[in-house]
Amino acid sequence: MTKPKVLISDKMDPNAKRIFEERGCDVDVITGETPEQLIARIGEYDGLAIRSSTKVTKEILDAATNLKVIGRAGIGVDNVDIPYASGKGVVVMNTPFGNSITTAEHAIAMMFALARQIPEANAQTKEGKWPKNAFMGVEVTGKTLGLIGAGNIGSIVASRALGLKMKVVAYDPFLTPERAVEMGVEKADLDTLLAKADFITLHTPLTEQTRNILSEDNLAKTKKGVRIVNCARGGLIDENALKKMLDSGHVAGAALDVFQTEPAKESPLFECDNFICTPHLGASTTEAQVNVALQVAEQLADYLVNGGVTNALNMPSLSAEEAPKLKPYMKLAEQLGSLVGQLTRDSVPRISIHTEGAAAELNMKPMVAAVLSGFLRVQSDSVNMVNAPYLAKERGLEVREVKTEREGNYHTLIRVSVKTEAGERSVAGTLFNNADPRLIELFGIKVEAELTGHMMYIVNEDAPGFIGRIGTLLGENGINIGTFNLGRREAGGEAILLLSVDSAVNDEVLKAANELPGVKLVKALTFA
Ligand SMILES: NC(=O)c1ccc[n+]([C@@H]2O[C@H](COP(=O)([O-])OP(=O)(O)OC[C@H]3O[C@@H](n4cnc5c(N)ncnc54)[C@H](O)[C@@H]3O)[C@@H](O)[C@H]2O)c1
Ligand SMILES: O=C(O)CC[C@@H](O)C(=O)O
Repeated sequence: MTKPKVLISDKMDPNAKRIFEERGCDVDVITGETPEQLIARIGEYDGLAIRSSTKVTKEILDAATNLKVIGRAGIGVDNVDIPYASGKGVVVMNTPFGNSITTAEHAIAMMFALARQIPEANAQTKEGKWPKNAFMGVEVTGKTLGLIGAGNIGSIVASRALGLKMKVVAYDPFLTPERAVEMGVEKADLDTLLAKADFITLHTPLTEQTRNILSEDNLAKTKKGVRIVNCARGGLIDENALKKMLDSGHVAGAALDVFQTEPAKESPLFECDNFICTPHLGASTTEAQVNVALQVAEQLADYLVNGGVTNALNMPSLSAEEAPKLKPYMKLAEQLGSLVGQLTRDSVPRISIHTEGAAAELNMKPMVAAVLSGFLRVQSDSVNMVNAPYLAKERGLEVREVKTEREGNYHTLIRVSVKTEAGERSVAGTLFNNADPRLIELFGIKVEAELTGHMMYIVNEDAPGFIGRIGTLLGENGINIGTFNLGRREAGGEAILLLSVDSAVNDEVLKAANELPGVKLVKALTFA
């Protein structure tokens, strides 16, 4: 087996390269390239490991013809065009916890730097001014910290602030009252937070809802003398409005690690004395960089070598332990999806995936993605498990999931049903020996078949002599039959024949089969 090839395109702790190599990948570390250079090179790689400098744009993804996975050593993935990557079937992963403590500590450091004007005092002292009377700070003890965003980093900041004897008021629409109690913070709406906080710290991603969350209007609602810290994302604060508020003295100080445009080589904020900044250093500690480098390399290698999916933003997670157990189920799911896709001519507004028995105890998301991938691959070769759920959504296909933990006739079963103009049609399959996928029902008819390679699906009237006639036709055309699988509704009624053949069946043979007496429908099928 050829080794997966990975490119590390941003400065990353050397442990990442070591882990990739130990886990069986070939690695190149090539940093600081222009987009054009990366476009010229990216086609060779199966995996791409980045921090924030590499911008994974549409153009890069279009050139990345072998790329299967992108790993961000860090949290924010705003430098990756995730919808486009998903459309291309590329998994995008991040490392959500590796730099959280470090970033929370940076926010606390920025808060202290603001409270005691440390950078300016440092600069003037070094200039030989000994400016002892020029600075007067504030204590943080007893003050209120307004926390906007109470996720991983926000909750660490809250715990540190509580340790500093601050009160913490948190605004986060997804924060439950129970979690707020557990964190020891007061849950509030944004206006209440703005009115109460002596310090405000931001810890949300940049989304349409959070962009300019500290807008001119919201900054005007803050307490006079508030100090503001942003170690999350540029774009959360209106920088022009912040400059006005710093100039007027309404905002006593602001500390930004992140800017609307980065690298921020110039900014009107740089003119303000009560403004301090760092060049996106929130995650820059030795500990955090080792953590994220190890994590990203482990996750990417696990995906490329074993199919394990951890911390993916566009695909359900699948642990390295789950992956082997789910593998035969995903194969079965994909085959059933493909069978329905190949046999359904009408447009399908809804597809339902039903797991029963042992299958219902497993993580369903990967099986659903596999069904959709098989179903939609009939429409395009480039469909895979990553992009199938997105394509389904884009095409308005409603996807239903049902689980029945009780066993039926089989200890484990997956059923795929589609709603068509002719009504609901379904196929079902099981695993033999927990490993071998088998079709067991096709559109209401019991049939046992392995879905493999080239196959023929024939619907005919159940009458003597038919099997001989089809065998003769295929034999005369040099087509060798592998397996014969028969099913029928009732004796003398509608029957189906699923046969595997050693070579593709051409249109002429299909036409001749269609013309055999009693035949209602003939279709060639192909399975991976
Ligand atoms: N400066 C740096 O170097 C650095 C390092 C790491 C992370 N970050 C950034 O810090 C931010 C937070 O990271 P995290 O790991 O805590 O993320 P997280 O996903 O754990 O937490 C984000 C929180 O924001 C909340 N949120 C979402 N929309 C909101 C809204 N409209 N209003 C208020 N809250 C909202 C979410 O509910 C969640 O609790 C991210 O933007 C990340 O990219 C920056
Ligand atoms: O890689 C970095 O230095 C920044 C990381 C940070 O912005 C993140 O979102 O994890």
